[in-house]
Amino acid sequence: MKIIDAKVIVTCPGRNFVTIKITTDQGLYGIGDATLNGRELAVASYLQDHLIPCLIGRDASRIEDIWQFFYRGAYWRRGPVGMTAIAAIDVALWDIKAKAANMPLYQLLGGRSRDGVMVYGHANGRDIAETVSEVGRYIDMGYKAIRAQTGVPGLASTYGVSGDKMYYEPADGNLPTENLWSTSKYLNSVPKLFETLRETYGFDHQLLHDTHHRLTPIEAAQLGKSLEPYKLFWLEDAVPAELQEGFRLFRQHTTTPIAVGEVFSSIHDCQQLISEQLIDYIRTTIVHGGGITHLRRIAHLAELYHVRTGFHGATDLSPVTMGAALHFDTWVPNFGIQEYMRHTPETDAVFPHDYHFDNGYLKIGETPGHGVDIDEAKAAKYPYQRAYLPVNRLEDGTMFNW
Ligand SMILES: O=C(O)C(=O)C[C@H](O)[C@H](O)CO
Ligand SMILES: [Mg+2]
Repeated sequence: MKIIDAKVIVTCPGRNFVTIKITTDQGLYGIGDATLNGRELAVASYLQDHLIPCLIGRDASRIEDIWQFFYRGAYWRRGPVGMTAIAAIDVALWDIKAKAANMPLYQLLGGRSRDGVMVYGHANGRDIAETVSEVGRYIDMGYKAIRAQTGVPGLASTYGVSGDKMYYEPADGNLPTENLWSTSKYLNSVPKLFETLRETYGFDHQLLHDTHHRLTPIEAAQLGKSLEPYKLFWLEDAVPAELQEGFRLFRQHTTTPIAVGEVFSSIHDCQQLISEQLIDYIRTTIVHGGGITHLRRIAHLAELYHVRTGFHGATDLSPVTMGAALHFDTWVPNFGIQEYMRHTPETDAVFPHDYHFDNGYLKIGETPGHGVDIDEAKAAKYPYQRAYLPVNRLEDGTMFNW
């Protein structure tokens, strides 16, 4: 089964998405997501100018060999641009293999391990009262797990709080928006949020929180400790994880479960975090982590150390990634949870898919492949628009982590 065509489709139905479509001489095609928020055209060029010329004429069924060819063959390994491009090709090839077998993708991975995939939604508000009422709205929609983010008194804006409550999109400017950050103001406000949430709704729902890489290990330890009475499902990205051993200090001081990894691109970014049991959930997802072929290795390593999956699923991960991730989640033995930020109706129309939300779970259909397609005519109506993620400065003007 020869690859005869591969093209990159860039579309912006409200936000940018990069998609690869690979076609074979047997008339089958597969779709893969290549979206890297705020850096979309770098991946599009890497695919178009460097990978696709080597792809044409190859046997589409040799997924592992093609993965190794692009990973080892580049000489320059890892990194988000390269690994996102490899992931897009990998997912498109798994889509083709499953279609050729006339099976939904989860069957090729090893079959069903669960009926539905528990997801968490995003509740946020400008202050604690608004966030508490938003969490109530998610409970009413049937969610079993909810991430709660709230505005910080004294800061004009912060990560995770948006005007549009249903479709949060942080890449909001054609040049980066500048935000201000104060760790002490943040640390003073977060425990109050979770105290109020537990007082209001009790302990029947899972609650999560994302610190978005803003604390040092000892600050994260303080936060984790102060949140222990509220029994979070996880505290996410409390510390930037370039220094994996930095998590030892954080880990030793708190029993709040720890999640990290949405910005990782390979197993080497989390090997120590996993093998030293410094985390509980690994967030690396298919599109930024080298595709299904590579993420399987991460999941298997994690299983040995009681670490479960909790894939990134913000809106910048297209429905193609969501479809592929849901097949993976339906199979993977050490599944934890899946993030689910809803796409807009415009995005859903460009990417028709067969997964659906059902009372706190996402459920996949039985369509052969990963069950997500692209409507090229609709995609063509939405040309690329440059958009950046915000940046963050401390109150004295120092550049900080966003
Ligand atoms: O969904 C999350 O947990 C995020 O942290 C969202 C990220 O800011 C977003 O995906 C960046 O593109
Ligand atoms: Mg996050």
